[in-house]
Amino acid sequence: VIPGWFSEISPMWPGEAHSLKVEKILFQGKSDYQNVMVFQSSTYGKVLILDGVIQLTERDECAYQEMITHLPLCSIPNPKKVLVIGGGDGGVLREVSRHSSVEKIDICEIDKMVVDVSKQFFPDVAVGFEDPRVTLHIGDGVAFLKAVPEGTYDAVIVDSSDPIGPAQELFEKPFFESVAKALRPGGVVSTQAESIWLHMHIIEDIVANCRQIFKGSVNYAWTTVPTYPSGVIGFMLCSTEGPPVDFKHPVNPIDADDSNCNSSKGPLKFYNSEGNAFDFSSSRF
Ligand SMILES: NCCCN[C@H]1CC[C@H](N)CC1
Repeated sequence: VIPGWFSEISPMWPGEAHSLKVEKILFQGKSDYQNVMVFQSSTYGKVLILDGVIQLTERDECAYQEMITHLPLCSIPNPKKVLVIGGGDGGVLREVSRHSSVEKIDICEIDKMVVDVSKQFFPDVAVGFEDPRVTLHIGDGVAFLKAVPEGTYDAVIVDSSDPIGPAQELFEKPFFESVAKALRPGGVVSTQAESIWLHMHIIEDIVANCRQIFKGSVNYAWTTVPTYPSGVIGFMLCSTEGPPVDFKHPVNPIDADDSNCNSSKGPLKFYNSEGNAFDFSSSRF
């Protein structure tokens, strides 16, 4: 290990490790579930680490939070009830709250320390918790979903860490079945679905499970996040049987000028209403 540098060494990506230069360690703690660390990096802003794995950096978190949220929410007309599993840093909540049609946002995060640390060190990410439509449940997402009445949600977003540790069950078939039950007909789910360069076997298993469970459409999308292993992260985008869902052509574009869209959350940085990222033709670049 190089002094003054953090290296993301893990058996989940053997033989490689992304490193970030550390200016100052800001927090170190151990919750009931995992080790939590925050440090100021030299070039990516503040960084959140769980059990030695990079969860987000201030510089590139927008790419992940915006894509995992707007790909599903822009694919169905007028989403009203949304559930977030995981996502304790609040970034997905910030993005969900840009959608004026949404009336209710439930979030179930297992580790309260992640919420508290994000509010203290990442206020521009944790701003999502301030939206009055948000109800925070601290608990296990698997148990939460078992208790949800059938057809409750228009969309479920599973913003998880990796399948080693607290999030392991969120990658298994029974969990996907409980998500399908909690969605209305034609409802959509997006989940954190790892890297095509590192985890093809995990992705193949997830896609096979989703094809059995979600009788609408089953898609895999990806985006670039330089501080995630291999620089790319993917998402499962699935819909239950019902009104067809086309994830490639938004039916519910975000109006980037919508007052609700930008107010306390700051402007969209990565995704745009054409469902692309980094459209340099738009006025914002
Ligand atoms: N909301 C924070 C994102 C959590 N997702 C990450 C995806 C890549 C993983 N190696 C670590 C968690």
